[in-house]
Amino acid sequence: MDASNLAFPAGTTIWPGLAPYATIGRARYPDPSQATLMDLASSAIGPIGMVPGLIPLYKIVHGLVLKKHRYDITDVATKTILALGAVAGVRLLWNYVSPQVVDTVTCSYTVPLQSKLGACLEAWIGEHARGVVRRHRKLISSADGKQKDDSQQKDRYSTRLQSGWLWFEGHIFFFEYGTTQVSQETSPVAWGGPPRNSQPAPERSISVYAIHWFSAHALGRFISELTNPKHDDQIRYTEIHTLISGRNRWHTTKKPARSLATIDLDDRTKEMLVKDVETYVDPNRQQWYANRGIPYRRGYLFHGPPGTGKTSTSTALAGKLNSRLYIASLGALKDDRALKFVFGCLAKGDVLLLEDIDSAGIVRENMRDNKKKDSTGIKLAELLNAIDGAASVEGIVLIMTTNEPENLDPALVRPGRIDRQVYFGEINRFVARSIFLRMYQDEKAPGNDEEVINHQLHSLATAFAAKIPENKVTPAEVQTFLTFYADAQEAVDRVDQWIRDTLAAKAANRIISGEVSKEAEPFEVSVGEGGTFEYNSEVSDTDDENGETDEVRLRNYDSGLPDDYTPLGSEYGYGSGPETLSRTSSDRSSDRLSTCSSTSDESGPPGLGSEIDSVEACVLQHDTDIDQRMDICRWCKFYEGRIFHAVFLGPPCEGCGYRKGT
Ligand SMILES: Nc1ncnc2c1ncn2[C@@H]1O[C@H](COP(=O)(O)OP(=O)(O)OP(=O)(O)O)[C@@H](O)[C@H]1O
Repeated sequence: MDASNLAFPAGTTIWPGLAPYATIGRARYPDPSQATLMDLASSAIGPIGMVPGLIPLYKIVHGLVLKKHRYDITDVATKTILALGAVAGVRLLWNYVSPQVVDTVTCSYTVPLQSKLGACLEAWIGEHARGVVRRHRKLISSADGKQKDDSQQKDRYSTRLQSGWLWFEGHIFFFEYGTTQVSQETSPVAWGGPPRNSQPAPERSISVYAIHWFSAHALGRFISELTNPKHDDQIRYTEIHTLISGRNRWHTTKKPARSLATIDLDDRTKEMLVKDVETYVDPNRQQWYANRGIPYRRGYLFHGPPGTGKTSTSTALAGKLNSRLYIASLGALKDDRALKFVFGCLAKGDVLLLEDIDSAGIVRENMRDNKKKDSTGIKLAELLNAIDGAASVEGIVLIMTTNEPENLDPALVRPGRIDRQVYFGEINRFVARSIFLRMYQDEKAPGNDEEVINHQLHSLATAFAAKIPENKVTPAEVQTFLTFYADAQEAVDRVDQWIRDTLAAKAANRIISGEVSKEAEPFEVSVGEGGTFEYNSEVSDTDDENGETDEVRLRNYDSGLPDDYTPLGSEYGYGSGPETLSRTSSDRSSDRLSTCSSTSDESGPPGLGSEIDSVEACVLQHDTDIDQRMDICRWCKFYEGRIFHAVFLGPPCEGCGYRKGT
């Protein structure tokens, strides 16, 4: 090529990129330093430049680069486009032939996660497999029932172990979680077809692959090994996704599946619940629903006071079904988009637990007066739409919990949305006995005959249950009480007192555990004559000479205090003389605790002897303090939602070492 063939003025640098064009004709190559952008753009068209020239805006880019850098990008662009085209072609070809190649080279098993084998496989993977945790794009169903990858929509991701490797007898297998579309025959036209909003959800499955020639037998052995009865009691896990408040994100954990045996619920209710949900997830059931034109979904309302097992039962049910559990508190949802996010993450077989549906402000009034819409931003109509609207997912188990069912709008709990309502309430003696056994039956004293221990434990459980009044305390309360005592006998000894305190607290409508309520101020406990504690609804403060202590006088107290209430300290022989309750001013302003003290006689509590010269009763005001002290200190008493902690001045309390001022 001769540069003089070009119509460029002398001195113009001919860039290497222009060289191929120089032989084609000078007329198409204006001087880059003088030409307009349009001139340069049009120069891009030519036999070689034809390919990139077809790309919109290419001419402009070409002209810009030519003008600025005097470099013709046509050659590079053409080669790049040809390379990309080649890659796309190979990929297309691979997509076409890969199923055949994979089929030829590998063998595989695909197991539905809902099956028993699926559970065993998941347990194995949980224990032994290595793999990659990655963001997983959810597959959703389109209106025509076909699965599609909704890559446009954000928030359709979840994170979990997607695929990985596992070794078995020296063979490597590849596993991959996936979803397979369940073929669903539509119901006859006479039924009007499936319901308008019927959308079969993809079914979760897991596939295990092995190299055909080397590992096919090993894979077969692996699968039969999984079904070996010896793995029946293998630990199973429940994948729990909890919605992070105010965000479209899940916090995911995998916990050993909670057994339904650990749920204390009356047997009939438990049986009914398990049978109902098992019937629903039966593989043939979906077709049954479809044939009858009924949307394939099941909803449960668990209602009752806090701490009665609504959440625990949901977790155990998810474990029983080997399902993923999604937990979202409606109060944590910002708006309709968050609601869509939650429902959009679900696949067939998943359990969705919507907690505290009453707390989200979805109550009747809001339906009547939209202006009253709660700040949580979720409207009843939006929730109903998510549950069974056009975009709802079928095949999930929906559980809603509430403490106040009477506040819910009837539309939310109508049959079809809520199919079963289960009341979780305070316990009866039978349940109390079973909680007691559950808490202590694993404890084995070494060297003792197991049968004898069992017998003793059952007697203790019966004795314990006999002291629990029917339908007055919740399972959580009893369970928490029992956690304070490692020794079953001690729990039985102390339960009377605890029951009295708890009932009195309930009667006074005080918070049972946790912070002292505002109305509880000022401090009301006192040591009266004869060492008995008395309670005063009216308190008058009298500063003493130093202005340091307040006297709390005893007045008519009437708050349901049981007659046989045993005061703190009296059981240790304290407070025999006339005593005056006093509270130091500094304690009063302290946010940590309030104290009152009295001088005692010389007889100390067991183990502390006569070194004790006074006892203090303290009200602890922080949850953390309460928890710590309840765990470690045996000189605590629980009354009306407060912990009274006896402090023995002299040697510190053996249990927690507490002394006033520390
Ligand atoms: N029926 C029960 N069987 C077994 N454990 C229970 C039962 N009820 C409560 N518990 C225990 O009490 C604690 C709280 O229970 P859970 O969270 O299930 O109560 P809840 O009814 O969901 O309470 P809330 O309404 O406040 O959400 C858990 O540790 C749980 O193990």
